[in-house]
Amino acid sequence: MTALNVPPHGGPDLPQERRLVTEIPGPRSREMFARKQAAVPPGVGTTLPVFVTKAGGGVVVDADGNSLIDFGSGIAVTNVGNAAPRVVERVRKQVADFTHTCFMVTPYESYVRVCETLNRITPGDHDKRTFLVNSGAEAVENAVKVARHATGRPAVVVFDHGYHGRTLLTMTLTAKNMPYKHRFGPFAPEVYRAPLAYPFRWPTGRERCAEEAAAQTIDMIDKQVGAENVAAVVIEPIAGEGGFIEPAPGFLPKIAEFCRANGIVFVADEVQTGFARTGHLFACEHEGIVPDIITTAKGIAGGLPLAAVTGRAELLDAVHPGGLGGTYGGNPLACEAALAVFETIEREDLVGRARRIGSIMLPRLRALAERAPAVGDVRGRGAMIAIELVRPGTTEPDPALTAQVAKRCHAEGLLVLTAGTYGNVLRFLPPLVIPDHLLEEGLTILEKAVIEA
Ligand SMILES: Cc1ncc(COP(=O)(O)O)c(CNCCCC(=O)O)c1O
Repeated sequence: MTALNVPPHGGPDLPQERRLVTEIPGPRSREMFARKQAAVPPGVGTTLPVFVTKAGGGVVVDADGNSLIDFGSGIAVTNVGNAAPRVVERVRKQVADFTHTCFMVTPYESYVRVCETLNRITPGDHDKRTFLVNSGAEAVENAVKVARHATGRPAVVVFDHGYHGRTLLTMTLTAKNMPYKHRFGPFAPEVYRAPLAYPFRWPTGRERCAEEAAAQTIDMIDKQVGAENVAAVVIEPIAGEGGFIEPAPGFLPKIAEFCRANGIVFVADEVQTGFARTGHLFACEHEGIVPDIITTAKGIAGGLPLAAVTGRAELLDAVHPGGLGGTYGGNPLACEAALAVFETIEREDLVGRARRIGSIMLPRLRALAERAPAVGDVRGRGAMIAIELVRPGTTEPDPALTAQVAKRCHAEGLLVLTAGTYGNVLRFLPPLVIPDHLLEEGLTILEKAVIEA
């Protein structure tokens, strides 16, 4: 058990309990949702229309006074907990000193400290550089810019089930059409898609998945693109929005080796997997992958908008002065939050905490799969866990059942998210500071929802 020696997250007055005082969503949330519908386009979706007033540890509290168990972390963002004490403390001081200068105009030390830390803690002991942007998509866009600039090559290779953002290039890199790409084209040129080593769905079975998927990827590159034309391969060490797919063991090393042998920049997109989420500081560490560039965001700053591009110095330094930037990149509040996150991860051993969460969740979900044949696959690492729901006895995705189970969980005060190319994955991303009793209670709610669905 990894002890947590910080005050209860979200402040001392935030009880770590599930408490339902109305139906979910309650009347105040329903009223606010009506206003949201009148003011915000429906294109901005809502997983659970409860309007949050406070959050911390393993709970979110809504406008009706309900306290819900959080298995979402705002989509893998509040790894250190919502309103984490050290984040609050640093941001509170910073906001009273200065809120923005634009680092390209007049710099400030916290930006440099964040970059120094990322250069040190990301995989690999080579000379690195980091620059800061605002979102995961912006980080991925910039990783591709740097790779193209450094190599002088145009092509980018991505994978089935990949997700990289909602900007034009990152939409192009993303696999799933609906809702991310539909009617937003034409898309960016010179992007090529390869098969992902998806063990649960590999046609010839798990054993041959890594070797065959790598061989097909390399063959696609050789025949359709030409390795000498490829600037970068962009891949998530665990596919996030695509359904928490751990590539078959050995696949990532084979792809990384091919990149190395052909002067292709290997970009690890760790926007969702980074910062202790998977039981390593970065998911690349699981198979000893040292990426040429790593993109990070989400868990980096405890909820403040921040993202980073960290990579080999020779690649990033090759860009001409002024070639990288943006108004808000590395905002001082977000940088202070990031420094608080780095400290919290280390001081609270949140890597160990993520492993403990996985050690609690995986056995219970595997036992559930024994009882419920609709649970086709249980997978994930650390506190990035998922179940894939199928028609019993088949691998046929069951998105309707998935939505039904999620709805039941929500009604019982457990905030869960879905994912997957086929919409049939329930994913679990609890804050790494969630107390064990809430984790266990959430699992009980989930098990009941699956069994009774
Ligand atoms: C691996 C990976 N790369 C890039 C991104 C993009 O990060 P941004 O900060 O959302 O731009 C993500 C964001 N994933 C959540 C998207 C939520 C939604 O928009 O519906 C990711 O997971």
